[in-house]
Amino acid sequence: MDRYKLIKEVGDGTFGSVWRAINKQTGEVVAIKKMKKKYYSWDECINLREVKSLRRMNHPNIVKLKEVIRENDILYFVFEYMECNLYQLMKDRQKLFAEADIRNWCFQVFQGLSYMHQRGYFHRDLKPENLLVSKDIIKIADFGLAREVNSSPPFTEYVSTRWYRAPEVLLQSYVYTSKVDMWAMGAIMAELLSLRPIFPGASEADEIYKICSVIGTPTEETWLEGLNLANTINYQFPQLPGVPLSSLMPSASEDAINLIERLCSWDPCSRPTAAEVLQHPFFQSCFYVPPSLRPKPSVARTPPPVGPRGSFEHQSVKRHPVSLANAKPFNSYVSPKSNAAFGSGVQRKLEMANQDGTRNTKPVRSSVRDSKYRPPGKKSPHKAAAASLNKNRVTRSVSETADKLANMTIGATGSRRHSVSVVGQHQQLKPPAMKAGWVGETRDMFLRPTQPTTNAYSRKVAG
Ligand SMILES: Nc1ncnc2c1ncn2[C@@H]1O[C@H](COP(=O)(O)OP(=O)(O)OP(=O)(O)O)[C@@H](O)[C@H]1O
Repeated sequence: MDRYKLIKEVGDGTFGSVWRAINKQTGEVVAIKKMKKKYYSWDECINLREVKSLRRMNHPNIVKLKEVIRENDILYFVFEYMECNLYQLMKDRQKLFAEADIRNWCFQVFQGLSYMHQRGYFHRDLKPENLLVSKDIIKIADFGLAREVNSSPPFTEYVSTRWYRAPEVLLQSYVYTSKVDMWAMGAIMAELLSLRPIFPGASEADEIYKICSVIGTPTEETWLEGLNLANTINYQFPQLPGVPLSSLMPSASEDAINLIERLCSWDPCSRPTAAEVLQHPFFQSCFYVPPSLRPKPSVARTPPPVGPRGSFEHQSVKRHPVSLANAKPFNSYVSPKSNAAFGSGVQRKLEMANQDGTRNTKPVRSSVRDSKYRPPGKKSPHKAAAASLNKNRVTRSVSETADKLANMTIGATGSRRHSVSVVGQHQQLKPPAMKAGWVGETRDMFLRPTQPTTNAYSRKVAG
C-alpha cells in the first residue's frame, strides 16, 4: 500500500470503505476499497466473489479491478476511479434528466449486463449506488454478490437491496436467474425517469405491496409460478389493480415506459434478456461498438465511449447494429397495461417499522426530496455511497475467452503483504471451489403485509 496515497473517503459500504487514492509512481487516480473484515490468508481472499467474478470481467461498462493487496491482514481492492454514482447524481437533483442521457446510461449498463450474463454471471445487487459514472461513461460496480448463472440453486445466502429486489427473490424462490438484474434495471430506469424510487418498500412485505400497487397483483396469466411460490410460504398478495406507469413518469416516452413494463414483469421469463433489451425501440438511436473495434488506450482510465455520444465521438469506429442470435424482436411487444383504467395512484406507508431485521433500516421519508432518496440499507444519511448488503463472492468462468481476459497474477511481497494484479498480467489463478457465505436476512417478518397510508406517487415530480 506504500505505493498509494489515500486522498479522501468516497464511499462507505457494508463491507468496505472506498477511498480516492493516487498511485505515487504513476500518478494514476484509483479507488481503493478497504475491506472491513480481516483476511488471514490469501486463500480466503481469492475465494471472494468480488475477486473471482471481477477478475474475469473486461468490459468498458464494468468497473475494472486493477489490483488486490493484502497487507497486515487487511484486504484492499484497487479499482479504476469513477467520479460518482447514480444515486449521488439523483439525490439532490431538482430537474428531471433528459431522456437521452438516461438512454445513454442504460444502454451502456445493458451492454455491461449482456456481457456479464453471457459469460455466466449475474450481479444480484444492481442499484443506483452500484452504477458508477464518470462523464458520459457508466460502469457496473460492486460484485460482492455476483453469482454464476450456472451455479446450482438453492441460492440461500443472497439478500439484495430491497427496493430493487425482484419478486421471485422476495417470495423466497431458491431458483432465480440473471432476470433479477433485469428487474433491478427496470426499477432503476423508472427512478432515473422520475427521480423517485418506484418500489420504495419499507419492509419485504411492504416491498411486495408497493410492487402490486404499481404493476397490479399477479394473476395465473401473468405469474402462475409466483402464485405457487406465495402459496408455499402461505403469503397472500394484496389485491391491487396497479397504475399506468405513464402516470408515475408523465414525461417519459412510450418506448421508455414499454421497456420498464417489460423489465418489471412479475414473471422472470417475461422479462427480456439484456441482449434483447439492446434491441428495444427505446435504444433505436443507440448503436453498439463491439469490443474488438474499440480503441484500446494504454492507460484505460477513461474507457472508449459506448453509446450514442461515444459512438459519434469515435467516428473512425464502424457503426455496428446489435446483432444477437437469440434476441427476440421488440416490435412484437404490445403495451401490456391492461390496468390503465385503474390509474388512481399508488399508496404507500410512510411510517413503516423496520421489519427487515439486520438490514435496510432506513424508513421511507415523506417529503418529496427525502422520499426520493434514502435507499434502504444506508447507514448514514450523510454517506451517500453507503449501502446495504453482503459482499464478497464468487464465480466460475464459462468460456475460455473469459480466462484469457482474466489475466491475474499473485505477487507475494513478503509474508504479510501480497498483491494480485489484475491488469496486464499473464499468470492465472486456478479458480477455486465456489465459496458461498453470507448472512441471511430476517425472514420471520416477511409475511406481514403492511398497510399503506399515503399516496406518494400521486405527487408530481418537479420537472
Ligand atoms: N471504482 C470506484 N470509484 C469511485 N467510487 C467508488 C468506486 N467503487 C465504489 N465507489 C464508491 O463507494 C461506494 C461503496 O462501494 P461498494 O458498493 O463497492 O462497497 P460495499 O461495501 O460493497 O457497499 P454496499 O454496502 O453497497 O454493499 C459506492 O457506492 C461508490 O460510491
